[in-house]
Amino acid sequence: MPTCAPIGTALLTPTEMAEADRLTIESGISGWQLMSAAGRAVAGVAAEMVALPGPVACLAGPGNNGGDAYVAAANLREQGFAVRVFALGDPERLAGDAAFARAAWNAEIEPLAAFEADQFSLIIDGLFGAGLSRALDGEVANCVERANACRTPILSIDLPSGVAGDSGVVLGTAFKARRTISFFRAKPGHRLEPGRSLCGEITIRPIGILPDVLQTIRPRTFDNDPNLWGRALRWPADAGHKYDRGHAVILSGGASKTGAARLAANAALRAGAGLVTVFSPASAVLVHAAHLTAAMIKRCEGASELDTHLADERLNAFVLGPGFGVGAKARDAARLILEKARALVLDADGITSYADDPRALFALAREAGKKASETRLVMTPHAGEFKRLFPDLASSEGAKLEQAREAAARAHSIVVLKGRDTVIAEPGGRAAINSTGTPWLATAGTGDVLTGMIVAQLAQGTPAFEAACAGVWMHGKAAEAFGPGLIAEDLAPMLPKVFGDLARLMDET
Ligand SMILES: NC(=O)C1=CN([C@@H]2O[C@H](COP(=O)(O)OP(=O)(O)OC[C@H]3O[C@@H](n4cnc5c(N)ncnc54)[C@H](O)[C@@H]3O)[C@@H](O)[C@H]2O)[C@H](O)CC1
Ligand SMILES: [K+]
Repeated sequence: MPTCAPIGTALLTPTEMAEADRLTIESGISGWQLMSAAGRAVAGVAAEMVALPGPVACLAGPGNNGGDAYVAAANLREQGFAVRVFALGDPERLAGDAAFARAAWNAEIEPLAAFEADQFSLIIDGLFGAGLSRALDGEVANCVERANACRTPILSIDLPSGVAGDSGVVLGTAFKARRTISFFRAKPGHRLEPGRSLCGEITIRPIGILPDVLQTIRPRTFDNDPNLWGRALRWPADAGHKYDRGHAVILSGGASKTGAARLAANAALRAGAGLVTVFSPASAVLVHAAHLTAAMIKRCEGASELDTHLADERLNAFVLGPGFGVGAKARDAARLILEKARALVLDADGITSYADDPRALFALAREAGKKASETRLVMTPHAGEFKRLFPDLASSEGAKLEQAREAAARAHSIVVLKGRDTVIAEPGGRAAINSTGTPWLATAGTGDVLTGMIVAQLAQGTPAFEAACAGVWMHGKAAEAFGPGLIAEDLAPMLPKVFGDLARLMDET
């Protein structure tokens, strides 16, 4: 097995994090050292959140998350804060490092029932972290709800208690933290909703865990950032030709539904495709001609004309779906494109067209992948479209990361499961979670723009997973760059700034 470090910023599940802990301890750094560093880091963030003398409440659970809270409590006391500790369960029953931590606190420990949230300037949540194993209920759920109801800021250790580290799902109920501090690497639950929103501002601190452990753990989930795909992205060569940058094709719907194709076409040009052609039914050619300038237009009435056009092998990446219409015409087009092993971004109507027979699409993607020796299909469903192709997976409540991963394997394709926390998954199991973007992206046509940004990377020869990740990232960055008041047309004009920022980022790394 190769032991090279993973490329990208890894996100570790609680199980992988426990393994990171174990491997570090095995290499000679004690668990107590790790917990001491973690607790001190918690106290450091707490001191940024509240002025002396507090008061600060430390809620300590029955495991090592509670251990971190005891260390933080002792450290804050040393700094002069008034600290009270409230424990869940019998503190005498703590074991291992957490028992050491309790001993270091060496002062009164009150029962959780005595905790009154509104009497404090800060609440430190050390009830459960990576070890959360069931839904919060009874006394604990009650405590969480009382804390959330008052205005006292909450600092969660590792995760807001109640948030599952591997999925971001809430088990029972969960703290709504102002800030969350975690250690070494973030977890999927910090990035996936609703966990992401419940964390507030997230701080990740090193506590002595050795990055080398990642070579053994071989994580499969990553932050969607340029560390993951930046080196795979193609930039125009100094003496390059436009054909070196690929020729993307956007298949347009009929005369009354042409806007979606143009949004995709303009985005594809800005995102770096050398040439972009809109394939249009005869009825819509003039509508496109009235609006498009750099993008070209070609009449394409149906399957036989598409087949003829596909003889030009320079047409290497396609978008099918936005405004296209649902039905046999879309299926014929997808089949012809994939049979020729061209890259295809399938969205909207293109996805829905396979609702009755998703397996037919998956088989086409498998064959195209075999023929090209790389994944050829990128699907960009939102939750509703995802459910049409993967009804069984969609019924597993909230487990978005695993849903996307299984769907990608089943469909032999890259699955971009959209949302605030878009997940991009590949058939081999690698997945990325995106964090760029703003709520203003929830507006008509932004999905069409995304297909254009992805197809541009495919046209330039970037492998499908990296192409999809880069497209999703820059789409969100473009929204951030524009700010409030965004409509779909505003995204592509932001790309020059996004590429400028990306180039600077790449130079720095
Ligand atoms: N490398 C690191 O990141 C380090 C992390 N540290 C901290 O350790 C915790 C994980 O500790 P662990 O003991 O494995 O789990 P927890 O403390 O989160 O909880 C386990 C404890 O809680 C009980 N429990 C679970 N769910 C419930 C529930 N719903 N209701 C009641 N009780 C529940 C379970 O039975 C156990 O008793 C990690 O998050 C970090 O904060 C270390 O400090 C070192 C380095
Ligand atoms: K916690």
